[in-house]
Amino acid sequence: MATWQHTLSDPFFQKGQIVTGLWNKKRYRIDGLLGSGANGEVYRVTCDGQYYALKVSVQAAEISLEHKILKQLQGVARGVDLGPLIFDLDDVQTAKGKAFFYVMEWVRGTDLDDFLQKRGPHWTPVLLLQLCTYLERLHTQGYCFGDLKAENCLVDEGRGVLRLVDFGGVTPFGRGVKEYTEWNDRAWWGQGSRLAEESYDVFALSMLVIQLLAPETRKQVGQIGPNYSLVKKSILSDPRFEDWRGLLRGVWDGRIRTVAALREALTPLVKKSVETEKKRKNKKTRHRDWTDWLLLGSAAVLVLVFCQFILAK
Ligand SMILES: Nc1ncnc2c1ncn2[C@@H]1O[C@H](COP(=O)(O)OP(=O)(O)OP(=O)(O)O)[C@@H](O)[C@H]1O
Repeated sequence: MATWQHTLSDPFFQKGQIVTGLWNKKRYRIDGLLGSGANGEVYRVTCDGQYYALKVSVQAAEISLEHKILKQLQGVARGVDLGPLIFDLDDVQTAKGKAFFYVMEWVRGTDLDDFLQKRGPHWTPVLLLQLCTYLERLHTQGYCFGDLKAENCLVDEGRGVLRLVDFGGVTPFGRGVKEYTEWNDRAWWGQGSRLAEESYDVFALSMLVIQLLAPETRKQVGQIGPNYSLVKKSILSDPRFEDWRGLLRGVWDGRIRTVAALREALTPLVKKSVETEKKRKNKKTRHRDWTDWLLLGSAAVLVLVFCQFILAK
């Protein structure tokens, strides 16, 4: 589960507080803080016995834009929840003054790196394949995701299904990406512009791979700054990237600029993941536990269904 933060020095709300929207008059009980960032704070709340996530900020424009985009995506993605479902948009009077919030589906999920630590790195291609499917749907709508990073992905452990949260960086193609994170931003690395286009998300996804497989690289870069040739050099000699070099080289030399090309490069890695999981399970001869294998299988089936859905469009 995404860790609940208790360290925010001056949060909008306290646990147990009742928040009432000024216009719609809906009442939400604050259960705890799910996360916070540059644009606001996200709380788990309860309303009429149901759990939701409430995002609050002093920036009215940001909140209403995110709400608009999520609402728009909700309507187009039949059977594929591109973003959290959206329920309410309102203003609230807080101790800090007037604030703005929207209420969305609470995505019950584990952080990407926690999930991979538990299940093993061979799950990485399966999760990325799911991400490709979401991105393709979003791109079809004419939007770039923009702020693609591990912190904006949550995995439903039971089903092995990945969900995206924080659509604050979603930008129409052709404009400048409005919200990004240095590590995933190709302009920061000096590898292209910050123009919202398909290849911007593809680059961010390649940086996500590096972060997931070699988390210490990001920490090192924090000390030395954006040296892309150094990152490439370390990947070429790192055995953890043995299967990934073809894909990463494709992004580096511009052969892979679309999600479709990235998905194609991922396919053999997914096949290998399934084999790894099979072997892992077969080794457990005395105490067989098929849950992981079932999870992997269900995720693969899910991706296949999504792909068929896209191809049928
Ligand atoms: N619908 C949701 N369900 C569960 N957790 C969520 C949901 N939306 C956001 N979160 C959690 O809250 C965190 C912060 O939310 P969000 O990224 O939207 O805020 P932000 O201010 O835009 O952050 P950043 O500056 O990192 O972009 C997320 O990383 C995620 O862990």
